[in-house]
Amino acid sequence: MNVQKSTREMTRAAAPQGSIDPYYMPGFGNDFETEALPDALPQGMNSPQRCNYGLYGEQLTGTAFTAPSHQNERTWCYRIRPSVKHTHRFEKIDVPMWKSAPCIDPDIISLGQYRWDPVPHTDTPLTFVTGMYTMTTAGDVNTQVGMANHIYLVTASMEDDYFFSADSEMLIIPQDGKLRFHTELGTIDLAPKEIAIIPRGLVFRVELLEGPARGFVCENYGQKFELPGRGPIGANCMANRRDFKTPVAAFEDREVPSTVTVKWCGQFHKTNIGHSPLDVVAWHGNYAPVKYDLRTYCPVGAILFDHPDPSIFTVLTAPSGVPGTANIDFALFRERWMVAENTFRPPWYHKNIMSELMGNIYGQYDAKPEGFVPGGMSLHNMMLPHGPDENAFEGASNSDLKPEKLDNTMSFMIETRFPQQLTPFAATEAPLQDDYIDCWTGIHKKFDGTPGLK
Ligand SMILES: O=C(O)Cc1cc(O)ccc1O
Ligand SMILES: [Fe+2]
Repeated sequence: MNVQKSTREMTRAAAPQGSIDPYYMPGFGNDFETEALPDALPQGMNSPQRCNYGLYGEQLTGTAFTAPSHQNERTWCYRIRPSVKHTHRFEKIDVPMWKSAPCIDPDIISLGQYRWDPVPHTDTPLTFVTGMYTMTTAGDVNTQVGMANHIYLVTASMEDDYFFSADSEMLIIPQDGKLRFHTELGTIDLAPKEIAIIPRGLVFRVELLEGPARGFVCENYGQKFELPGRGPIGANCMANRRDFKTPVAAFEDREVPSTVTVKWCGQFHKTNIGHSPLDVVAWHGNYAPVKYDLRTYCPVGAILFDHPDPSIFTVLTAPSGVPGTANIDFALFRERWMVAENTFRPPWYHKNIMSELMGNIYGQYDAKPEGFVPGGMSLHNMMLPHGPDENAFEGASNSDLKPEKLDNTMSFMIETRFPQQLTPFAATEAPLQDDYIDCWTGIHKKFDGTPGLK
């Protein structure tokens, strides 16, 4: 395993020590304020005639000005140069493996149950941008509807190369290796069993801390991820707001030839500048990157009988405008106790109007004890039946139903109301398991017209 040292630090606020990590602020969607230099943040107003340190004030909006106030998100940045100095005179570039919806190839059959082994690591130098391999797309990036699912393979740091996506917020789910996201609003370290959300429009670069790194990215073209309503579950459990962490302000005052790449309407564009665009010295607001430790997710489930719908495990949901019908639900199947009596405990057989993409972060998934391995993915598209494989069915139908700890398991599901289209990479180059559907071949007829448990 190749271990790289951090190449450079950003200047960030000194903070008191204790059990609270001084480099992150807790809360989901909070209104934060943070400064890397004392008195850099104006108080009581946003636009003083002149800002301290000669900083430029700038607003970044994540919702329309007039979005309802409980959804309204924006952040005020106080920076060394305004962003307009970072992004101008673009040229189009190719980022060949990163696709956007609609990406429909008439020769590819997306209708089916599909499963992939992990896309292997590579020796080719790939950054978080050039190493983005799209597996599926749904909806339309131009109308801000739908999403795309990617695998990233990272073997190289972005040194003086910066990136932002105007198309999407990015949900990042590492599976192997460690990454450091240097963003305009601060620094996020990310390892497996954690996730991060980088908001639309936020500039960042990704440093490889421990590699090679592999993981999953869900690019959300639509309304932002939020926490699901808990309904009668009440004020606690599932994902708790305080476990989401937003970085404190950190900046680079660095004058070297640099590039900024922008993803905009599914195309990539590059501009050359002479300095780092990560120059926000202080900021306040509620539009910010966030990380979350999946080990803090408190699962709620069946404590007497039956198997609830997987929506019980929703960590984040991105609404589509139709109530209860998400553009994207992100659900987590993590370690938990199985205690249900007289119950078939794994997922039941089903056919779902939503399309389900799954990824394995580590361990074994109860409906698929074999074949669905860490780093691997599966797709059960809109209205495509699926469920436990033969072994899982026979095992769960005949097991002694004592309380059992499902340990060594962490998989996730990206569920969307839109059908997912396979990219050419997913259909032909990625390690697709041709024999996946054979996992149901041995399921046989037990019915013989006579009553009784068979
Ligand atoms: O297909 C899957 O394995 C995901 C899933 C899990 C579950 O517990 C119920 C329904 C469902 O789609
Ligand atoms: Fe399913």
